Amino acid sequence: MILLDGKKVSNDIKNEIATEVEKMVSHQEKVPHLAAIIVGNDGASMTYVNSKVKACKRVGFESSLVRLSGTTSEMELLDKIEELNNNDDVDGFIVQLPLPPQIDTQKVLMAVDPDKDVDGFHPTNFGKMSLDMTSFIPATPFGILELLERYDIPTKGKHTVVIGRSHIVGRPMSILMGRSGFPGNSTVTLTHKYTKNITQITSQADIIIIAVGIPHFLKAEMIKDDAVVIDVGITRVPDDSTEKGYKIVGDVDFDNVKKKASHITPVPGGVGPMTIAMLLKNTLLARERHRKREKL
Ligand SMILES: Nc1nc(=O)c2c([nH]1)NC[C@@H]1CN(c3ccc(C(=O)N[C@@H](CCC(=O)O)C(=O)O)cc3)C=[N+]21
Repeated sequence: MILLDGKKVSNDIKNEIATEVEKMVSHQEKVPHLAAIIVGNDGASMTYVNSKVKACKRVGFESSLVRLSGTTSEMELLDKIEELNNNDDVDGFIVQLPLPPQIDTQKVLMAVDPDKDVDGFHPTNFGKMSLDMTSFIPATPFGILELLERYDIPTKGKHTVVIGRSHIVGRPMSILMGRSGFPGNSTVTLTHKYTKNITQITSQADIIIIAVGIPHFLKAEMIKDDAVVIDVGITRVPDDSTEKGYKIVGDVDFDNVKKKASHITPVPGGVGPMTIAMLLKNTLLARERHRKREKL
């Protein structure tokens, strides 16, 4: 079994990005600037946003964090987005999800300028991705492609089963794995909570990508020998024996599945760190397009 070490690969990517930033600095060019808007103070969301800010520092990006209270109105948030859209110093920004219930997420994501949408959540980017046009690819799926590529995992003609159809992970992943090129050219099955007999499907998969948020959902009995298993789950469960009082568990019954899989991502240290690295990568791409005044 080969562990797909997202932590290591994300460090490699961050080093590559840092080298690019050093070149920009030596040419006296503006460095990439990533902004993040966070509404409310959900613990997990704060952790992610803070690690994004930290990652920016690490590679030499400029970053800014816009913190809005949990009672912020949709209009106030839309105003803030408009401000970032018009701020020429900001190359890319994200609106951290989930948003509080008084805010219509779809409306908010539609308000982000597609040329600054480094999350790749705007319908324009999603549509372009689906049509093989240049676009921002959502960071988590982008990170999974990068892991498959850097570990030389064959995808052509393979059967990829995606579990979970979220707009952020499962749905885009199913599209990306079926596109032409590498990693791609896969035969894709997208499954979800109404899928009948899921084991019958997963046991035929060469590659399984699971993003359902249910700890230990994928059991060893559900996969065939030598399957590649990508675990996108990140559920926090209380654990007093840890310093933070919780531990993070994936969607895969790791201890048993690892005995059967050819490759597997750990949680933590798998897909999560890749997500952050690819957000930085998207911001670097945004800066380059911005500098050349290229529109998507
Ligand atoms: N607009 C928006 N864009 C996102 O990309 C986005 C979002 N909203 N909302 C929440 C999810 C989740 N997400 C993660 C990022 C990093 C880790 C990560 O680094 N995880 C570490 C552990 C981190 C920990 O200790 O909690 C690991 O798996 O090793 C996890 C999850 C980005 N998301």
